[in-house]
Amino acid sequence: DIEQAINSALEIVTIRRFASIPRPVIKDPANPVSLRGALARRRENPEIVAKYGLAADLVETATVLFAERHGGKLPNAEAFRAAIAPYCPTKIAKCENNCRYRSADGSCNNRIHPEWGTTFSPQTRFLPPDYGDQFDIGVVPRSTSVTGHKLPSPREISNSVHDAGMTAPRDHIYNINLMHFGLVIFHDVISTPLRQALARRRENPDIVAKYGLAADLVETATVLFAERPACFPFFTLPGEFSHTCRSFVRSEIAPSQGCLPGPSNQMNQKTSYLDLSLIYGNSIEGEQRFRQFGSEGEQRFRQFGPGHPDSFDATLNIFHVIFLRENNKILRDLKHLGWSGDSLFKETRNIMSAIYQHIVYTEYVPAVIGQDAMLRYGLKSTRYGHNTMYNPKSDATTSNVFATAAIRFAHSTFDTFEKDVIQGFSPETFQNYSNIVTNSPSSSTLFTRFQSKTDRFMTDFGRNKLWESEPKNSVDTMSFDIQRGRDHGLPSYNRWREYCGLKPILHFGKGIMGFADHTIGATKALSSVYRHPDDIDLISGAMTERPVSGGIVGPTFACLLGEQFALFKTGDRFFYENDFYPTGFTKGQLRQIKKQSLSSVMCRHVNIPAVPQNAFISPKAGEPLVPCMTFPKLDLREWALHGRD
Ligand code: HEM
Ligand SMILES: [Ca+2]
Repeated sequence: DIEQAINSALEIVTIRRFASIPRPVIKDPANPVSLRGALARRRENPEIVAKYGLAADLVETATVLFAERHGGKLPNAEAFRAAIAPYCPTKIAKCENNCRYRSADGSCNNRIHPEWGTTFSPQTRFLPPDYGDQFDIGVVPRSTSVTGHKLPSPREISNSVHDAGMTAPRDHIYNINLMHFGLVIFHDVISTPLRQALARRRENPDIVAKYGLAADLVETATVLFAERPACFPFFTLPGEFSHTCRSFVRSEIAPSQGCLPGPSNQMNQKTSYLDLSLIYGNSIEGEQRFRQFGSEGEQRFRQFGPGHPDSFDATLNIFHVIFLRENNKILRDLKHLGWSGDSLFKETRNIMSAIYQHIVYTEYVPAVIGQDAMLRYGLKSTRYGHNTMYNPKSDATTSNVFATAAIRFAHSTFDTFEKDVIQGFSPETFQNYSNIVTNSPSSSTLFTRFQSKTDRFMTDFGRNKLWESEPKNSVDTMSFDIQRGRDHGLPSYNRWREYCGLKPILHFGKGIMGFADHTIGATKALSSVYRHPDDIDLISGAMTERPVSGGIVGPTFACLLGEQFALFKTGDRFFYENDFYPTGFTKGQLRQIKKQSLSSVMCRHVNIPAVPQNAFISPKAGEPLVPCMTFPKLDLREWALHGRD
């Protein structure tokens, strides 16, 4: 029976994968989806994404076929695993026993589960998914209200709850560095590819012939678009955008280790660990490309841009430029100390990742979730010395709810300033970043300019003008965030409140069992668009909460961010504070790393005489300016004494 289900699924999936989202639709410059396509483009290994996606689709389809024939029962896991084995990609070869350094793709970080946190993993779940299909497998996204009606259109929610008008409130403390550093973390730990056709008709005439697909397949794309499981369009009011029907492509899914049957989980094409894989690559090939070209990184970008097959995976970002410069500096210094070859590169990455993790846990996360949550989730780094919190049972794989909702709180913090720097992924844009970083007048803006306040509001730019290719042809980030949550089957806001130990909201009032964490304005906005409190999408419910004390997000996101950052720490055998031999740092080395801060790093590479003590706080908010000369240099002498090669 299982074999029968798998065979039928194989046939369905091959046709569907071939036919879904023909490339012309993705490439069409007039279609905003093409631009989202640029964001979620398949990065270092598009063939592997396709292979894993196909396998996951096969698992999903076979699971559903079996469940339909067996009154909703799922197939036996072991029997299913055996039957699907010929189609299930295996990932991990063998782990070296005494490897001192991280692997390029995150494998072997956890010794018992070497696949945890690796590139192409399925995103993990803190709560089981709530999809729209009968068996909660994922064939249909979450789309129905508990009242039986359809859920409101994401654009309707965006309009009622998240519209800031022309100017969104500004933060009074945090500058735009905070938003930009968040982007680094985001691109380090998550990238969800979109579903895509396996091959073009022209390139694959055999498949066309075999399955008798219509020759005008590509031309009929628009008709097929709405019918396929890859598509999940939503509607906007007439006049708002050029089309009332907004195309939306669902995320790619990934199989579990062994392709076990069960609900679908979306793919992550990054390593989950905080290992700066956005710079160094997420695969052996990606890392090799970096090593080949990395030292000339900046010039390389200018020449080719990050999209070029010759350039490594990149995020255009102010900090990308700064980190490349810091990488090259450490590389030079270690070389002087006698390091060479493989260990020169690997130790440089090791030090870079350590400084970066130190900034994440002592500067970024506390600013976002506040000191209480830092304590509650065990996130505080110690001032001096080691602090081993590693737990081999912690799975650091980036979770679905973190990527699809919690860390996207930051979508409320960007502003029109970004217009100049994110319009595309081109060498010119990179040049722009490079100039901003280097030239004093604009680099001081990084520190002084307040970011948009973290609240329920998104700027006009983010909600109405993003990637505008022609008038009214643009993306509403908020609508996409809401729709993406439904695509991924994220349970509704109330379920996450329960998960976090907060009381679910039972009615649209303020009083007991009502909206305790929301302002009256937010409560009104939510009740004007949702039929029932149980329908509220997580991102909308959480972004409307009042911030926790000392943080910028509300209690639900503080909890979900806190849990994920705890896993990034306790689930990383190479976490910078771990006292492990031979992978950890010595006490002396750690002392040097812990003297560093984002401001000290920025001082080394930004042409500016003084910076705020805390790089995320604007001097206009009273943060003292400190002359760059007084920040501790990165002293690598400890690496000479204890150099291991
Ligand atoms: C420069 C300003 C930014 C713009 C214009 C922007 C816009 C977008 C858009 C349009 C999407 C796709 C939505 C979807 O289809 O699901 C997206 C995804 C995402 N954004 Fe942003 N964003 C910005 C900054 C940030 C920041 C600062 C963070 C985090 C601190 C962040 C985190 C994310 C995450 C995690 C995703 C999902 C990525 C994936 O799973 O592949 N974004 N963003
Ligand atoms: Ca990573």
